Amino acid sequence: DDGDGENVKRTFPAGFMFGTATAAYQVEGAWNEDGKGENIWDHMVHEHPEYIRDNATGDIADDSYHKYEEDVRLLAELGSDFYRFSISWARILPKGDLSQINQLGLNYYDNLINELLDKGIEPLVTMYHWDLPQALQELGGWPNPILVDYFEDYARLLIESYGDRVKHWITFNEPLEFTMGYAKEAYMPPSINKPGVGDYLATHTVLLAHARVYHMYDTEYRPTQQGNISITLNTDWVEPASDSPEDIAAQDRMLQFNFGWFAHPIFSEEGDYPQVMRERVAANSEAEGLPRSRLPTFTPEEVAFIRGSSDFLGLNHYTTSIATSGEEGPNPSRDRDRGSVGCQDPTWPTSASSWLKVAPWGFRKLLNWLHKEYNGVTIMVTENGFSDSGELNDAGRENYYKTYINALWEAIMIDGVNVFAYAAWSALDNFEWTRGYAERFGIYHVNYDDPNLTRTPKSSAQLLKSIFTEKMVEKVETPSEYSRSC
Ligand SMILES: O=S(=O)(O)CCCN1CCN(CCO[C@@H]2O[C@H](CO)[C@@H](O)[C@H](O)[C@H]2O)CC1
Repeated sequence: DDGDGENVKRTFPAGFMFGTATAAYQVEGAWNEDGKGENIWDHMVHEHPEYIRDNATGDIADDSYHKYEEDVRLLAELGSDFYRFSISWARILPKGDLSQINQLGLNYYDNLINELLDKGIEPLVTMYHWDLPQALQELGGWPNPILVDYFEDYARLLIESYGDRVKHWITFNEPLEFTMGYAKEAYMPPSINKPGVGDYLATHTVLLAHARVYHMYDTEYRPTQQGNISITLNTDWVEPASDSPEDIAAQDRMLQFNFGWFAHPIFSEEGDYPQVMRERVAANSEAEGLPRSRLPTFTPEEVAFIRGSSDFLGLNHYTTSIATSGEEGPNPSRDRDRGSVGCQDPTWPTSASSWLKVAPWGFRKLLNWLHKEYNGVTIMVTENGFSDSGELNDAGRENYYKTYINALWEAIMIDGVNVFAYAAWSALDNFEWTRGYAERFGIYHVNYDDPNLTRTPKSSAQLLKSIFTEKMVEKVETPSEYSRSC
C-alpha cells in the first residue's frame, strides 16, 4: 500500500516483468566475422568516421558476439525477467535477401536464446534496430516499397528459426529515428538529406512492412507458437509552453507528427496518418507547387491492413520537451510541416546527452496521454534510461531510475494505465550511435581500454537488482508542479 510513512515500498502488480535492453550494432561487434554482411551503420562509420564522436565504431563494441554467456550471467544477477535484444539482419542474410543464409549467424542467436532460457530469462527479439543490410540500401533502402517483401522474408526466417522459444517479437525500433536517415545528413545512415520527402517515403514502407509481418505471424504462426508481436515507438512527453489554445494545439501537433505518424495508423480506431498531418502536408505541398502531397497516401485497403496490427505498444521514453506554435527546420521538412517548435526548460536536471533532461512527471503524463489517446492500449516500456560519463558510482542514474519507476508505478496503480513490463536501457555501456562511447547508458560499466572489455556493476545495478527481484520501488515524491519555460 502507499502510506505516508518513511521508506514506503510501492509494489508492482503480480506478474509485472522487469528487464533490460540492448541492440545488435551497439553491443555485438564482430562486424565482419563468420560471414556477416555489411550493414548501413558499418558502411557509414567506415565511410565517414568524422560523423561519430572520437571516430568511434561498432566494429568491436562490447564484443557480445563472443561474450554473450558472460552477459547473460550479468542479466541473471540483476534478476531480469526478460532480455530485449535485436537481431542483425546482415548477420543472418549477408545480402539482405534469401540468396545467402549465414548458418553461423543463425547459430549465434540460437545459442544466445538457449543461454537466456537456461537462466530463466525470457528472450524478447527486436527484428530491426536500425541496421539495414547495405545491399538493400543499394536498392534505395526504405523508400523502396520492395523492402516490404525483403523484410517479410527476413522476419519469416526469424520466426521459423526461433519462434518455438521466442514469444515476444518487436518488428521495428523507433522508426521516428531511423527514417531520419533519409532526411538528415550525418545523424543516421544512409545520411540522405531529403527532409519532408525521404522520411515520409521510408515510413510508408516501414508501416506496410510491419503490418505484413504482423498478419503473417497472426495467421500462420500464432496458432502454433502462441506468442505476440508488436512495434516499438519513441517519444518525449510534450508540455505546452502555456495553457493558451495556440500552445496546446502546438503540443498536439508535436505529439501527432512525432508519434501519431506511426501510432495513429496502427493503434487508433480509424487508422491512417493523423488528420492534422495529412491536411498540413497537403496544404504545404500545394503551396510549394507540387502535383501531389509529399506525404504518401494509403489506399482504404492498406488503412484497414495496418489498423490494429500490433498486440501491444512498445514504448521507448527518456525525456520531456516543451512545444510552442511556430516554425522550425528546413523548408520543406517534417519539422516545418508540423508548425511547432520544441525546447527544454534549462532548470531541469541534465544528463551526459544534450537531449536528455530528467523529468519523471513527464513519464506519468505521457503514459496517461497514451492511455486516453489509444483507448487503454496495452503498453510495454521497451526502453528507459539515463546517460553519464561512465562513473561506477552513478548517483544520477540511481536518481533517474528511482524517480521514473515511481512515476511508472503512479501511472499504473493510481491512474490505471495498462503497462505490463519495463525494460531499462541499457544492460551494458555500449556504442551510443553518433555519440560513440562518450555517453554511457549502462547499468554495467564496460572498460574499453581493457582488451577483455571487463564488465563491472555500477551502483545502479544494486538498486535495479532490488527493484527487479522484489517488484517494489521505494516511494519517492514526484513534484506535481514543475517549471516549464524555455
Ligand atoms: O542529436 S540531436 O540532439 O540533434 C537529436 C538527438 C535526439 N534523439 C532523440 C531520440 N533518442 C532516441 C533514443 O534512442 C534510443 O535510446 C537509446 C539512447 O539514445 C539508444 O541507444 C537506442 O538505440 C535507441 O533505441 C536519440 C537522440
